[in-house]
Formats: sequence, structure tokens, C-alpha cells
Amino acid sequence: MSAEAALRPLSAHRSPALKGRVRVPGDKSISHRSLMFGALAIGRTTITGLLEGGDIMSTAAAMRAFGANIHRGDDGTWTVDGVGVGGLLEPAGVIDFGNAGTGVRLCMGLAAAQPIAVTFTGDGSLIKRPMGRVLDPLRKMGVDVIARSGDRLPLTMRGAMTPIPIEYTVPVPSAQVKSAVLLAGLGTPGVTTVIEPVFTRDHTERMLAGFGAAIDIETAANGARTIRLEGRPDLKPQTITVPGDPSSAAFPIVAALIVPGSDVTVEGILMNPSRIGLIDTLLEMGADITIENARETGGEKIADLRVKHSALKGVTVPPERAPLMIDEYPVLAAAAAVAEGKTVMLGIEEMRVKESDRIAAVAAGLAANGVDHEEGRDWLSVTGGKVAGGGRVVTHLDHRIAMTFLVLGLVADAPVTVDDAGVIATSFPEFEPLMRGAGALFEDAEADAA
Ligand SMILES: O=C(O)C1=C[C@@H](OP(=O)(O)O)[C@@H](O)[C@H](O)C1
Ligand SMILES: C=C(OP(=O)(O)O)C(=O)O
Repeated sequence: MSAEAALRPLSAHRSPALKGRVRVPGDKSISHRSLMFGALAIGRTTITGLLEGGDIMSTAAAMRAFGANIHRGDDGTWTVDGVGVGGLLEPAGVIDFGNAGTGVRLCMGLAAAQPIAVTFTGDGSLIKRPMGRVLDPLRKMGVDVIARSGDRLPLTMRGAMTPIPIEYTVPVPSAQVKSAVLLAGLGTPGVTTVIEPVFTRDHTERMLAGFGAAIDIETAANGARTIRLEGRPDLKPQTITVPGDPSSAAFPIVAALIVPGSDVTVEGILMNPSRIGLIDTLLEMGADITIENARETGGEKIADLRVKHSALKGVTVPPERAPLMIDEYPVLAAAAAVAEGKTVMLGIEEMRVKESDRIAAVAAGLAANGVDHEEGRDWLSVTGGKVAGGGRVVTHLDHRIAMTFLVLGLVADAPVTVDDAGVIATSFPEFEPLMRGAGALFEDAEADAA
């Protein structure tokens, strides 16, 4: 299906107060890993609260192609009958990961230490994204790859016949790179070591330990983490409840903060310390967010967040916070657009290699809607005030750009239109009904003249 064929423009209008209790879908990072690790365990893993977005459905299809039996029950519970570490079959066809960077990069790690050949591809966004960051360490472990120039998809990799355990220092702050090497290490005899100078989301480490892998983590005084994983374990199937995705919760949270009179509670949100940089930032901006009903499930902290409309102030977000909120900067820009003064986001160059160049896409959307901002190679600043709106935003197959500007439209003088709301289903298929249920006004818009 071509991207053009699917375009569905949508406008957001100045909204009355948002109210009520909402529940966002399951965490995307944990959902990918639940299916993948379930596929590597021996026996049946049961998952409730799995995100049923496009990215995760791509991972489910991939794991089926590798031989796992995956089933969705009528009650929404998923079961995965795994094939064991080392038991992955060679897929008969091309594995198309659609829009999912996490899916394809982690899956390359899974296949790296198996004696199989796999061809990966993706949509118009994914084929532009860099894969060398994952392929470099996998090549050191013995993988052969034929890829398009610049290590882009589509690519074919042949897993190592005799995989070599490596010690690898991750050169960019990326949980996907860390995870790909660790997953290759699962199929490699001996100990694979990953050193991450900067702490990134730690779901792979936590979940592999839960599945029974021997994994050891040492944190140095400067925060660098050394992760050692013993290869070829027998993974034990698990019963997993996926907590609400903080990256999806970010949209109703920011919407409630900026729309006057709002009072919204977002229930059951994952509060893992590697994922709450946005909440810390919003609190620094003066947000009225109360953490309620804090609890633990499956070794993760979760909570309900009650969010009331607040007078926000601009802040400087330090570079070291970037890995803790990397997917949330676009919607932070929407909050910054109405905050008093300037918000400066530093050290965010990783935003340029997401589903779109998110610094450029956010800057273009702000420009189209009359929001004062400046952009640099690895920073963005936004000066708050009245939002004129009236602009059309190009989403570039990027779900977070679409949701960000629909949230901004709720406080704009004239409607803000995104050129394709269809892409939102990648990570948050319930976004529109959930936001409308809380009171948000969206309206189908005219397609662009061809
Ligand atoms: O490991 C993960 O589940 C993810 C890691 C992040 O990517 P990077 O590793 O490229 O920072 C994030 O942007 C992505 O949405 C999910
Ligand atoms: C960057 C993202 O995802 P991925 O890298 O998995 O495509 C995201 O969901 O914002």
C-alpha cells in the first residue's frame, strides 16, 4: 500500500476543557519485547495489555515467520508459544517491519546468532533510518550483511554460524542498539558485554532477567553501566501485564495542561525511571500533576497521574535528560508553545533519526502555526505565547508529529491540520476516540490538492 493512498487529514479545533479518566494502551517497548522474548522461551507466555498498534503487529508477524505460535484470544489476551533460544526458523519471505525501528533493530539482534538468512524491509520512513548502528556490532559477532548504501533497508543478513561474544561500548545513547547486541548475545556461547556510557531505557535487561537469563549489571560512579549476559540460556515463559505507555500518555497529559479548565486522570502509567523525563520536565515548568495510587506490577512501578490545566513557564531541558524522554520532545514543544518564556531543549540530535527528522518536522509545524522557535543541529527552542494555528503540518509517516500538532490545535486560534492521522495507529490506535471522549474537538479535513 503506498503511503499516499492512506493519507487521512484531520484538524484539531480550540477545545473546551478536557475532563475524565483515560487509559492509554500498553507500552510499546515492553510489548515488542514481550512477543520477542516469549518467542525465545520454551513454553507458553501469556500477555495482557499488549499494545495492538501497527509496530507491534509487525513484530507479531515477524515472530510467527520465525516459527513462534502467536494467538490473540477473544478477551484480548495474547499467547506466545516459543521455540527456544537457538530455535528460530528461517523465514520463507521478506520480513516487513513497516514503521517500527525498535522491531526491526531488535529482530536483527535475535537473528544474528542463528544459522539463518533473513531479508528485512520497512515503509517509506524506516528505509531511510540508519541501521549501521546495529549492524556494526553484529558484524563483529560474525554476521554477514548486504544492505543498501549507508546500511539502509532493505537488507539481507546471514546469521553467524559460530557467533563470537563481544564487549561493545554503545556509541550513541540508544536502547535499541544496546538491546540488539544483548539479543545477539542470547544466542552466542559465553558472555556478551555491553557498556552504555549513558543510561537508556532498561526494559531488555529487566525482562530478560524475568525470563530467567543470567544477566549482571554494574553501574559506575559516572553512571556508565556494564551489562553482562550469559549466552544460550533456557528462557522460561512468563505471564506479563503490560503497563500503560508513558510516551502515549504524554499526549493527553500535555493536552490537559494546556487546555484551560482541564482535569484529566491518566491511569496505570509505567513510571520506570528511564521513561519519566517528560514528567520531571513538566513539573519543572510548573505543571499541576499529582501521582496517585503508585504501585508495582511485574517489577515495574506504575501510577495514575492526575493532570490539571496549569500556567506553564519555559525551562532549559538539559542534554542528559534526552534518553529519558527522547520520544516526548515533540509534544513538549506543544507545551512550550503556550508556556511563558522560552523552553530550550539541548542535546537532542537523536531526534533527527526517528520516524522523521523530528527537529525539522516540529520546527516546520510550529512555523506553519505561528509559533516562535529556533532550531540548531542538536537543539530546539520554543517561545510561548498565543498560538495562531491555521497551518497544515506534514507528518512524514511520523505518528508523534501527527499527535503533537493535534494537541497543539486544541489551543490554537484557528484549526491546526495534520496531513495524515492514519499514521497514529503505529503506536496509539485509540488516540482519537480517547481524546474525543475527554472533550477534544477533531474534524476530518480536506485532502491536499494533488
Ligand atoms: O528500545 C526501545 O524500545 C526504544 C528505544 C528508543 O529508540 P533509540 O534506541 O533509537 O533511542 C525509542 O525512541 C523507541 O521509541 C523505543
Ligand atoms: C522512535 C520511535 O519508535 P521506533 O524507533 O521504534 O520506530 C517512537 O515510537 O517514537
